[in-house]
Amino acid sequence: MATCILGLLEHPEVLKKAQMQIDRVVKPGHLPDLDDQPSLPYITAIVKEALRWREVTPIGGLHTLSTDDEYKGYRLPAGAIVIANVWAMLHDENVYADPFEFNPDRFINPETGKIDYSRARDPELICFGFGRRICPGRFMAFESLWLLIASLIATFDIEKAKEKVTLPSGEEVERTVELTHEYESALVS
Ligand code: HEM
Repeated sequence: MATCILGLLEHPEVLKKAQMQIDRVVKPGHLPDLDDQPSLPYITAIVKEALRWREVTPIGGLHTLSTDDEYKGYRLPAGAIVIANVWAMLHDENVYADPFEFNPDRFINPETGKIDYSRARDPELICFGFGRRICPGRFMAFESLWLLIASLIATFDIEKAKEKVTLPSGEEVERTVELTHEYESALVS
C-alpha cells in the first residue's frame, strides 16, 4: 500500500487516469468490487507495478538443496543455500523498460487498453516466490491489495503534504513537504 501511495504521489497523471476509469465503470455512490476487476485493467496494472517497483521480498525466501544440482554449468551441492534474486528479476531492463520508473502502463496494451504481459512479464510470477514453497497467500494478498487500492483511488486524491512556513523576512509561504524515506502524503477526499 505504501509503495502504491508513493508511486501515485510521484505520478499524479496515473492517479487521474485510474480515477477516470473508475468513474466510467463504477456506479456513483458505490466502491469498486472484485466483479469490476475485468473492467478496471488500469487498477490491476497499478497493483502489479507496485508489487514490481518496490517488491516486498527483494531476495525471496532462502531454500536449501535436498540433492546435488547443476545450473548453467555451476555445480550446486546438496545442502547449499539458494537465494532467488527477486529484486534483479523485477528490475531487469530487458524485461521492464526503465525499471526504476513507476509505470503501470507497461502492462497495458496501448491499442486495446487491456492488460498485456507480452511487453513486460507479470510480476506476480516472481514476487510471490516459486515452485513448491510459493506463497500460498498470494491470491488473497493480490485481491486485498486490489480492493484497497481501487477504493483509495475512488475516494481520495493523493497529494504531497503542504506546510506554511514563515521566512526570516516575515513573508508566509506554502511549500510541499519533500519526499524522504519518512515521506508524508495527504489524502484529500
Ligand atoms: C504482497 C503480499 C505478499 C507477498 C509479496 C508474499 C511473498 C511471499 C514470498 C516471496 C514467500 C516465499 C516463497 C519461497 O520461499 O519461495 C512467501 C511465503 C509464504 N507466504 Fe506470502 N506473501 C504475501 C502475502 C501473504 C499472505 C496474505 C499470506 C497468508 C494469508 C501469506 C502466507 C505465506 C506463507 C504461509 C508462506 C510460506 C510458504 C511455505 O514455505 O511453504 N503471504 N510469501
